[in-house]
Amino acid sequence: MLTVDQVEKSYGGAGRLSRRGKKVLQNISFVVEEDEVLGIIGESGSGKSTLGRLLLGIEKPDKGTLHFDDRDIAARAGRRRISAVFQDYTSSIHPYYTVEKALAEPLKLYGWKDGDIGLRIDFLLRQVGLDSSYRSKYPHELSGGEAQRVCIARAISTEPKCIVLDEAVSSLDASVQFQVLELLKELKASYGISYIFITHDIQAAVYLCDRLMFIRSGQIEEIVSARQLTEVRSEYAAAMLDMALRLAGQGEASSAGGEQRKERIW
Ligand SMILES: Nc1ncnc2c1ncn2[C@@H]1O[C@H](COP(=O)(O)OP(=O)(O)OP(=O)(O)O)[C@@H](O)[C@H]1O
Repeated sequence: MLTVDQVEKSYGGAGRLSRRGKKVLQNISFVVEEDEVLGIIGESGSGKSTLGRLLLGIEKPDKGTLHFDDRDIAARAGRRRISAVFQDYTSSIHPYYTVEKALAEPLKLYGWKDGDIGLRIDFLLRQVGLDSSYRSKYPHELSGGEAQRVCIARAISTEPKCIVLDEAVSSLDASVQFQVLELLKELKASYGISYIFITHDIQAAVYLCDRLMFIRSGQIEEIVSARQLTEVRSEYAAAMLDMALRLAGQGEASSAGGEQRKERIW
């Protein structure tokens, strides 16, 4: 279980042009249960990725605490079972690494023996719908969807209990997005992983998430069940949902994939 309690984060610096003391997150408290998917939704600049970095232990909060299974995420032990998939799949994989090397790296770090790594890589590739011929490919030889599948394979390689997905499907075209969302659902069903799904895309969030957390200017506006969106109370969340509905309506005319997703979501 993930517990975030009264977290604050500011960025500041000494330079004349720096954003001195800019408070990016404040009063952030929430809990994510085992096996739950929480969507984090908000406008650009609202603090979503900053919160993602704090959840991954890449940065530390100025105030407050983040715990995973009662261990402080600021300590290495606390973040051992949390992994990440980012938007920019092209730069997430080292350009000179083959898929095999990219997948072997975390396994070695987590103590897998050389003799077992090959089989594990084949298994992981199968889990994300790729065959072992992908082992020898370099990132530039992969489509966006394939590259993101490799990133997901890497994220699950160390058997995390939680994955932070930061705009992980946003750069993919609609049909590939849908396939990756399906894959994430399947993996969650198989492994019981919880996800923190950071996104602008409310449709994708509703499709994948159990609850949605709307953040605005670094503060939580509202947390709502994805099955009870008609019950949102804050104007901000209602406006974002309304906008997503309109966009879905526009997409309906031009995209069969969008239609399929819209029907299933709303
Ligand atoms: N390292 C940093 N130094 C200074 N300011 C930062 C830093 N990282 C983020 N910020 C600022 O914090 C605010 C929140 O940024 P963040 O990237 O968390 O937002 P976001 O909601 O993820 O936005 P987007 O959806 O556009 O990615 C922004 O105003 C951003 O400029």
